[in-house]
Amino acid sequence: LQKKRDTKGLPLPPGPPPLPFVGNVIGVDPDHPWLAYSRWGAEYGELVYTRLFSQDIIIINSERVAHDLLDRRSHNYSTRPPGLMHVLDFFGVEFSSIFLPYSDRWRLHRRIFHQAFRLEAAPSFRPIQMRNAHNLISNLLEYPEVYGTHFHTFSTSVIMSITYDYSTAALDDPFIALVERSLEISVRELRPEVAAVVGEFPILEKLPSWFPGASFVRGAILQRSLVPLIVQTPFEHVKKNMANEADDFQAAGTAAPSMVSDALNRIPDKAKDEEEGAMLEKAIKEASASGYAAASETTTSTLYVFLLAMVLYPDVQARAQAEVDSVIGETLERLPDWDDRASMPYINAVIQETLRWFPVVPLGIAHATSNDDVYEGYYIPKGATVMANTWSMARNAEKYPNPTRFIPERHMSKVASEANGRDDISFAFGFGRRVCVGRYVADASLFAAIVNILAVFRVERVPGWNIGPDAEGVKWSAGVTTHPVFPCTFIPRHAKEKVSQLMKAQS
Ligand code: HEM
Repeated sequence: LQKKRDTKGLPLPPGPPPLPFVGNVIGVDPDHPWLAYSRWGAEYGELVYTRLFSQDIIIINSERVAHDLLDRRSHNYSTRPPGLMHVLDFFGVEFSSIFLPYSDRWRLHRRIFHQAFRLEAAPSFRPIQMRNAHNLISNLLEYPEVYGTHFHTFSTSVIMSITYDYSTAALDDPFIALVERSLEISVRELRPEVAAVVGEFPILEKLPSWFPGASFVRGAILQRSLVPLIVQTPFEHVKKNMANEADDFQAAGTAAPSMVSDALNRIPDKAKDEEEGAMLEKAIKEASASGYAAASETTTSTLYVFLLAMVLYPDVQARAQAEVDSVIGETLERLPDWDDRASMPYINAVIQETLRWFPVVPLGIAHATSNDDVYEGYYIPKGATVMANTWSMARNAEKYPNPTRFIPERHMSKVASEANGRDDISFAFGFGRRVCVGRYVADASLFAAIVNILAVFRVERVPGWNIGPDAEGVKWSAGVTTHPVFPCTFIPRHAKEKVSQLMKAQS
């Protein structure tokens, strides 16, 4: 079953010897494949070829090669694996901007995002981000043991407000619960590895949902029932608001601008009643629904990594808190605000190091080649899945000595007071034409959450939880995004009433 093809007499990039039929599936932990890919990187080099069943997979293990191929040759490396499209269809999310093939449809989605999330537009969302960071603090003060749920609520509420001007409840919002359920399925199943397996064994899709091991089918059935709700409900909410009508979520006349209302307002009047208008409206609806998938899990997971670092590195936490206190007063004269960021170089370094230490999208989102290519003497086939192994880029010991250690100081000489353009850890947000469109918004959300957590809490390890500074032995969730799962204690540094009063005063 080995594929026969014309490699023009050139070798494929080096990699582990494929086993007939199963490719290299053996030896790869399916929940954390980046670990095996990184080991292969150490053995075979910056560019590794492997095969999963009949799918060609190219793994890029260095920033140098990622820039050469994904940035400089982006015309050939900007589509997504075709096999993944099939899985998306099965799950009813073929419209997702994140996975669309490189096409006019994708360009239109990207334009809609770019208008709202570009560097110059990002500051307009700051009040939303700060308000939600305050809700996060209130929730942590009240129920610290379920901190992960509060991280989710924070990330999802921010993106829902920005996208739809949709105000969720500060705690236990039923719509957020629906979104989380849907994202959980997407994160677990929408991976190139899953696509390769389903491509090889289409029968998997035909299994009855009661069949033992048919969780893939059950996930798809549930996802197909959730998606229409998640796509339609908030979009209709915006349209009602624009028509100045009340709905279940907002009174008439209280609408604020949002990505969706701005994009709908930009549809030219002459196109509104025509086919073009309908096409634009559909693209806006689909892009906006893709936004929370892209924004929620990633931001949440990064906050988990930040928390892990603070628990394992009390000295870093103390230095970060000393910096925050030096700006807002040791006795909490006020809560932090945006203007403080320029005076907080260490906090900025902590954010950079959080994104580096454990990249939460360790293999990026898979790119794919549109045509055959040749790179440094190696043949790269058309249709190959191309994964940027950001995990191994983050562990480049030449660029980051002692890479497994959380050392914010390593960014101090380069850190700008605000993220701008390409920087030290840009690999965490991907490459080329598919690079993350939400990175400036993400950066601001991380600042708002992190600076407020540091101002209000000291976080400590739970007694008996014996994990060392490399975080070796910590459990990580599985999927396209990953985060550590661990217990932790939140100790308020100031009286609850005082924090609440300050929040009210600053709202
Ligand atoms: C810490 C938070 C975040 C991280 C680490 C992150 C990371 C990434 C990565 C690695 C990619 C894949 C890039 C590639 O294909 O090379 C991506 C794509 C994307 N991100 Fe983010 N992201 C974050 C937050 C956000 C936010 C807040 C949004 C807001 C909407 C967003 C929207 C998107 C979209 C729409 C794409 C798909 C782009 C495309 O395929 O053209 N992300 N992100």
